[in-house]
Amino acid sequence: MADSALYTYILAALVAILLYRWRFVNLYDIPTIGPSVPFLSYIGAIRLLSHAKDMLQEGYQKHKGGIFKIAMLDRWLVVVSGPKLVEELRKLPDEQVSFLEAAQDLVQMKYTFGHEVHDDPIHVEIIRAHLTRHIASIFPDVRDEIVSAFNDHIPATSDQWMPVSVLPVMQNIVARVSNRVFVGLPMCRHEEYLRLAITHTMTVARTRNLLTWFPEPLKPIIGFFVNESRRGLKHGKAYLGPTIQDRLNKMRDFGADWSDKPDDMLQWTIDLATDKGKGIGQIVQYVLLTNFAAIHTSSNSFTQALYHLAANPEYIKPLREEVDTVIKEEGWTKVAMQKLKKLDSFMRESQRMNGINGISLMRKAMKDIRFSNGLFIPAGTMIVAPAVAMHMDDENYTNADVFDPWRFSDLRGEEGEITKHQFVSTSVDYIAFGHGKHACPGRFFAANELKAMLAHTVMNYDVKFENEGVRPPNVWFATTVSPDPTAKVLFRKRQDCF
Ligand code: HEM
Repeated sequence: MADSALYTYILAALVAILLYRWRFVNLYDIPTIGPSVPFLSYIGAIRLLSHAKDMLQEGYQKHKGGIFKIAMLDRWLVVVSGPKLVEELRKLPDEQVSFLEAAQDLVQMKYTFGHEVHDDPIHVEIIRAHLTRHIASIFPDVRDEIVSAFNDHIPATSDQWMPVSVLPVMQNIVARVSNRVFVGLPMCRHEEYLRLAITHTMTVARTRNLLTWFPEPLKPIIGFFVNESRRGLKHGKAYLGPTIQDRLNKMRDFGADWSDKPDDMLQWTIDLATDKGKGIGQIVQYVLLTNFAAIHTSSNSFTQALYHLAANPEYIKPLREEVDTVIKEEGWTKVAMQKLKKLDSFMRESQRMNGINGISLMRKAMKDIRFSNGLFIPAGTMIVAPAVAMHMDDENYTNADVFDPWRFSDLRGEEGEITKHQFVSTSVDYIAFGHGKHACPGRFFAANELKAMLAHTVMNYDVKFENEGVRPPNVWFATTVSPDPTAKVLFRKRQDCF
């Protein structure tokens, strides 16, 4: 009897502490979409898995220009909306809000890619400082791999329509083209390496989902035992290790006299990593992490654009005419890609309507923060912006729910608006690539690659859906957005091609 009274007191004390923290310490003042009371908030978290789009939209409509919160299974997401607050979030320095720590929480980077990679993300520097600057010189390789990969994966003829499962095929093509640049030939065509590059994302997601259920102090132990991505590292080392070792040997033997030293992404990574005393395992992790950031983002983005094209084949002709004119003048070059204004607009408009995630600008508050509207956000909170709701707001885009392929190329004609509306440009209203200091560093490479792929598609194929004119709806899982993974597009080799 005494025991049960003791347990009742302990339970009552715990509930009181929880209610006190909920009311006075946590994010009580921030309005909630779904229940906010402890435990009941899990109802909202579970609803988020299948209704994130509606919940983010509801929050945006009720609190536009303000802040609201949504429960996830392991944390609250605090959503800031409207240009003023997005700009404030963008401007906050890394000491106050950290992209890296947000990524750690959302991807569990320390366990899925390793502490060294998390603590020293040199791949970002390599993408910014080397990859982006070399786009013109690597473009011939990108083009060569696009032609070869499309021929292998979409061998359509001109006399009949070939059904193609677009998303998996585009994952393969994007993986191959990107890896032509990341690790070069012959590895970019190695089937098992490509399978690893594509599936590693899923492996990371599985490890991350599992770790979510454990409290922070247990994560290193659980991470050690259940971390599937270690197997990815083992396989990655088996594929890339011998090439890396060979290059390390030559660096040691020839030093500055190594006359035919490769000038490619793998070598930039090796150079910077060895300068910092890192080994083969970490070099492989950087390559895997770059693939993780590049492949699913880019293949989703391309598939979305292709679905718009297949649902509206009347857009093929104007795109084809533009590509034809520009390529005759410039050949298949980076300069040509810059001149493809309609095609650029098509990609940007597709990504406006179908980004890779319903939220963007993910940041973790490292210190207590007070926004200009007076709202207080305690250290440790995850802050995001509602990308899809903002992109679909009529105040930001006229007839925002209508796919208008030339929306941005028309705007580019206006005085002083030349660069603002390009595929790669970010703003407080366009956050598909994030915005500010941590905006996607790979977007310049991605834009060139994806535009070259779309240009190749319109120059070589006719496309349509079997169910003509009907675009399959996007699939949401929690806040992630994907094109229908099962949809097929019919491809036919262009009859007036040669
Ligand atoms: C259409 C394709 C892509 C989309 C939609 C996309 C989107 C994004 C977004 C939304 C972010 C977070 C930005 C923020 O929160 O402010 C990001 C970050 C990042 N992306 Fe991309 N991305 C794409 C392609 C790529 C490619 C091809 C690469 C590599 C070559 C890449 C590498 C990265 C990296 C390394 C980061 C982290 C940046 C940092 O730590 O500061 N992305 N991307």
